Amino acid sequence: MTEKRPLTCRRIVVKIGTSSLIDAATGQIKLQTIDRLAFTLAALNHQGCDMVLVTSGAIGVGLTQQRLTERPSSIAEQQALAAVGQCELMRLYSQRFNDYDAQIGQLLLTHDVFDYPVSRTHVMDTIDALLAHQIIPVINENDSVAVDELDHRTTFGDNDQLSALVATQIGADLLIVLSDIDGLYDQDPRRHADARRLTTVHHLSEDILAGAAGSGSRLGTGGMVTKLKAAGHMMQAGAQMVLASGADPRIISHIIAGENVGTWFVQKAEVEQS
Ligand SMILES: Nc1ncnc2c1ncn2[C@@H]1O[C@H](COP(=O)(O)OP(=O)(O)O)[C@@H](O)[C@H]1O
Ligand SMILES: N[C@@H](CCC(=O)OP(=O)(O)O)C(=O)O
Repeated sequence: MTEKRPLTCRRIVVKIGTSSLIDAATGQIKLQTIDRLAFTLAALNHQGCDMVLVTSGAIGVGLTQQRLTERPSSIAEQQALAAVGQCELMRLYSQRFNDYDAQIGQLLLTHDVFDYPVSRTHVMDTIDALLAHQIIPVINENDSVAVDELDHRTTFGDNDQLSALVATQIGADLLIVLSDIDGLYDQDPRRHADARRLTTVHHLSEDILAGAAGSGSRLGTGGMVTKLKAAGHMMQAGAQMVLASGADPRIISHIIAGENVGTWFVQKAEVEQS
């Protein structure tokens, strides 16, 4: 069934998680996924949509590069791994986007950028300038720099919330979160075989929050908890979020066409207006 929803292709943020980019069992980078993501974002960019990509994967790609199966425990080792992985991640994106005649620009952000109005304004201006030149901003947390400090918060901790923050700050209409799961379920499907996918969420009820658990894979971090926080942030700002499977990023075109895939987080009023 295809249910049309009110959508315009104006400014869209796409976030892709580590679990969609790297095979947790083999540690292999999913090159076809990166290729299809670049193909889809480039095509939408050519159609005139402002597309922004928030990508995880620096640490996961770093692990693969260094042939490690577990994250090292020390912060310095993890940050070193992110430094290595981020380079390779961007090399892969750069190559693939280039194949589809699209240009990208990298931004590595820390939380304090948003705490200080001057730095926030500069980053937003940079994103606007890139978009004005039809260049796709590719954003990740600056993992090699961000650490938790008592009086100076620099970490987001997860890219779900980073993507929602970026999306609301740049006035995006839609945030698309691509994950290793095809939507929000009433309970964690990895633990409950009878879990049911929810197609639309208008309000983050206690039942929904109670059914959200942490990451189900070796590589993912926030699980559903941080995705719901991101959804809450988007709905509060009057914007929409869709959580969908990142197995084939060409799904983005179906989402933008308003098809009934994944889970849509949208305030009720917006649906009724359509
Ligand atoms: N209620 C729920 N519905 C769907 N997935 C859930 C739920 N609760 C927990 N999860 C888990 O969240 C995982 C996705 O989060 P995560 O592993 O952090 O992925 P990503 O790397 O894409 O951010 C799913 O694979 C699933 O195991
Ligand atoms: N910034 C980190 C990813 C953090 C994160 O939120 O990861 P994920 O849960 O896979 O989206 C990295 O690039 O490895």
